[in-house]
Amino acid sequence: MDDSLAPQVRSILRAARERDVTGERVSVAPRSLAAAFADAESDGRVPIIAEVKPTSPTTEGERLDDPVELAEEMVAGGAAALSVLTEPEHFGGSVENLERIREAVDVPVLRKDFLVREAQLDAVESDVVLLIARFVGDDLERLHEAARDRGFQVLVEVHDADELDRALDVGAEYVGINNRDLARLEVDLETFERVAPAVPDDVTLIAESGVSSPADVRRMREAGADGLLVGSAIMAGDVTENTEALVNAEVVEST
Ligand SMILES: O=C(O)c1ccccc1NCC(=O)[C@H](O)[C@H](O)COP(=O)(O)O
Repeated sequence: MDDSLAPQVRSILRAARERDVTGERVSVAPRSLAAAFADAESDGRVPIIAEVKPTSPTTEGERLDDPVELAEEMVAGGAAALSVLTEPEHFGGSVENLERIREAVDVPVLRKDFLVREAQLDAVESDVVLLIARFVGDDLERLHEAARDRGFQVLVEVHDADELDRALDVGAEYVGINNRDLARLEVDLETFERVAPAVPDDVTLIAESGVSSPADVRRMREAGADGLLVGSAIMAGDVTENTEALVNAEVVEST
């Protein structure tokens, strides 16, 4: 176990390693995340992946609303795609939530979890899966290939230049730069600004974590984000209004 990780993150990783999965190998026909981003751009929406995140180690309390209703409200607010937590112990998520949400909406759905073993890919179908470079270590290439073989689009999450190099080495088409430091759990939007310039243009680049206002959205877009993944700021209060505010961050008010 990596001792530099925050205790909460070590606990997440321990739980991920212990989580058993049984089930058939999945084969998915994914909804294209790149096409969903292009659709959003073509009608003036910032491509936002809105996250159904009932709770987290850095959130007080838990949002107990029906996750399907929350997801539908996010789509009504203009979200290009959704991210659904399936991690049960620290985030209040479940694979059942993801299954129900994916059935209820038409947009691509990212499975947000802390996958460390190939069998865990088969727990549920989604359009995109997340692989966190720091968590999977030397298994990144093998897991990336295993996910692609099943039909998933893969979002490889990185936090620094070395992890970005590893993501590009395995041929990642979607890269997420996480502004949350997993060692201290602090969020700093400069992380994205520092790492993004080295990302090639043909990679779809996503800014993750810590985006809380339209000004933050504009800041990440100016630094090169094709899309943004936003959880806490959308989950706090009216999720449709919160999503709308971020999606319309680049709409210029006419006087
Ligand atoms: O969100 C947390 O508290 C957290 C703690 C430890 C590891 C991961 C964590 N979050 C996972 C995520 O990637 C975020 O849910 C996602 O990027 C959205 O972030 P935010 O918009 O800041 O809620």
